[in-house]
Amino acid sequence: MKLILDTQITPDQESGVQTLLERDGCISCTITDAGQKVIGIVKKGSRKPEDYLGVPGIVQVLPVSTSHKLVSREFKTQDTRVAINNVVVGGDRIVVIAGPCAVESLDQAMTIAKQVKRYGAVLFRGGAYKPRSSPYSFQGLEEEGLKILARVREETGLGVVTEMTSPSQADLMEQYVDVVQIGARNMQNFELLKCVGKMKKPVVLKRGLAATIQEWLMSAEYIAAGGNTDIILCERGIRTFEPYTRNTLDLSAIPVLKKLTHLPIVIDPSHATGIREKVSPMARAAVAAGADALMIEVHHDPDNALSDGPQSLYPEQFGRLMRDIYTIAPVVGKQLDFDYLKKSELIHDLDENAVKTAAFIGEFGAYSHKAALAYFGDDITPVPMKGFKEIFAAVAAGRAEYGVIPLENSLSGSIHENFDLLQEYDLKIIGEITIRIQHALIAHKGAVKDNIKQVLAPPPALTQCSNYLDQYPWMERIPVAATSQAVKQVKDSNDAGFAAIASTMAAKMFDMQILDESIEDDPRNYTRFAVIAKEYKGRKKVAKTSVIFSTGNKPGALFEVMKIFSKYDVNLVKLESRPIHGKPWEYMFYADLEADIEKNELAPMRGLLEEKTETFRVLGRY
Ligand SMILES: O=C(O)C(=O)C[C@]1(C(=O)O)C=C[C@@H](O)C=C1
Repeated sequence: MKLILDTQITPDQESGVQTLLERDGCISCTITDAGQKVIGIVKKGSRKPEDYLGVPGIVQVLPVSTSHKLVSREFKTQDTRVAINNVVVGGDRIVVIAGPCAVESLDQAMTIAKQVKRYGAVLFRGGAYKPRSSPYSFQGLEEEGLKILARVREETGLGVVTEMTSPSQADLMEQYVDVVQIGARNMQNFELLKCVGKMKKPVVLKRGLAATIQEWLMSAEYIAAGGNTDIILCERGIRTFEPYTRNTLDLSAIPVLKKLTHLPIVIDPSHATGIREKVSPMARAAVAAGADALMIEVHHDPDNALSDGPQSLYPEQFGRLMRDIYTIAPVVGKQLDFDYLKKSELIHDLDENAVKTAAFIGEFGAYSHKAALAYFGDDITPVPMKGFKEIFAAVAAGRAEYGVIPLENSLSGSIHENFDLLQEYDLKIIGEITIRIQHALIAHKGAVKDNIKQVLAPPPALTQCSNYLDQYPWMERIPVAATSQAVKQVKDSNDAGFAAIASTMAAKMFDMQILDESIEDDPRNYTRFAVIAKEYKGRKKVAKTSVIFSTGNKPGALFEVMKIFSKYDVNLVKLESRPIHGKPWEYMFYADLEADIEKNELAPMRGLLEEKTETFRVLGRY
């Protein structure tokens, strides 16, 4: 059973509820879910559920029917995000944990940590206490191994994950590591589960070799019941009759768990398959199936590894896998972020009082909101704005640290207004992010397509769905600023004759009905967003430079500029022309170059560009 508290509950009423529960002999846990305070009763007292309804401060009493309570989706509807230093497991960004099976020496751990970090891993794994099938196999460096892990964290900034095999190791774990892992063989070691339930470290709970999903969730419940809800479930393969792989990776556990629990899920394809060449295909499949994180074994010298060498990837193989995941993740609405740690460090380094906000267009639930979350994760607060100009003005005035603006879409083309605003404001592009756009037709509950008179959406979204809309000629297309704003307007109208085009996330946020999903004309519908700020902060590897320039209206002027890029072998990935305000038929050109224009060897190119153009400005290096 769960009790939903009034959003206006007073502190006195709340402590009255707690005293009542204690008096009734209940065991309970309070959380915030979807903006509401909820008390989960895990052990019922003498009172019947309906008797709580008259208690001041309690607005609703709902049953939790599953045997797992605190970790169930019925108890908490929103996904849990487990924060490990600056890394969040369970958000829009895919988290990759990588490292050797066992810590063998400082040199080995440090070498691998630096390599996996370079390829985009954000947490380091390595065993110090190794539960092995044979008592004669390497058992781990124990406390020495934990000290090495702490050194790795100090030098690389990667949070460290290691297995805990006995409650007696709790103090050492608290001292040296960031995440404790409960291994498959210990999934039902209840004393160990109770112990980590009281610890102040996130826990990776591996599924037992022959455990059902229900048994696994009950083990998670043990940890949560102790007070620690920072749990990440790890599928690492189950024992079946199939000998071709070490275990059978149960990827169907992902959608099953997503329904049953709010906890994030990490997939360990290394232990599941036990064979190097099978690891990457299963890792790719795990991301496609909706995993929040991956745990991959990597070793720089697997032939001489002290444990699990045959399933460890070579660092270069790991690098290739990361590139594949980078491409797959947006298809399922997630993001692998190669700059994850740098961005988080930068934001956390900012002065405590600095604004840490990212302005975006529309209401919450807009694609721009999603892009802001995908780029910054939970490090920043997204702030909705009415229009693009307001975003630029807020960033220029320092009211928002960053702005996230769409620049172009693979189906509908460029968002010209933003190119013009880049020209107008003296701001910098500091990053970019591309997300997949999947539209839905959204209306009031009970609405039917035959009666929809008007469809509200921003012009790019209307273009992206034009074939779909052509099927319903009676629906008038009404342009608005953003998709989520369209949903809000439809909602506020209380009229079943209006519909909006927006994401399913927006439909859920506004509690509206989805009439049709995936209505974009082509599933390869991606929008590229730029992240703008007043200035660059921190140092980053620069892959792209955006520039704007004007050439004057004379024959061959643009050709002269293009020749310069060609001479220096610089690839142009975008060229857009925009009219110059107040100068009819004269144009500014916006270009994206696959190069860092500030590199020493490109200094002559920049000199030539400045000479051959009338105006030249670097908009951003990122
Ligand atoms: O309307 C939103 O949700 C936005 O974030 C804006 C916007 C855009 O203007 O391009 C962003 C992505 C989609 O292409 C459709 C709409």
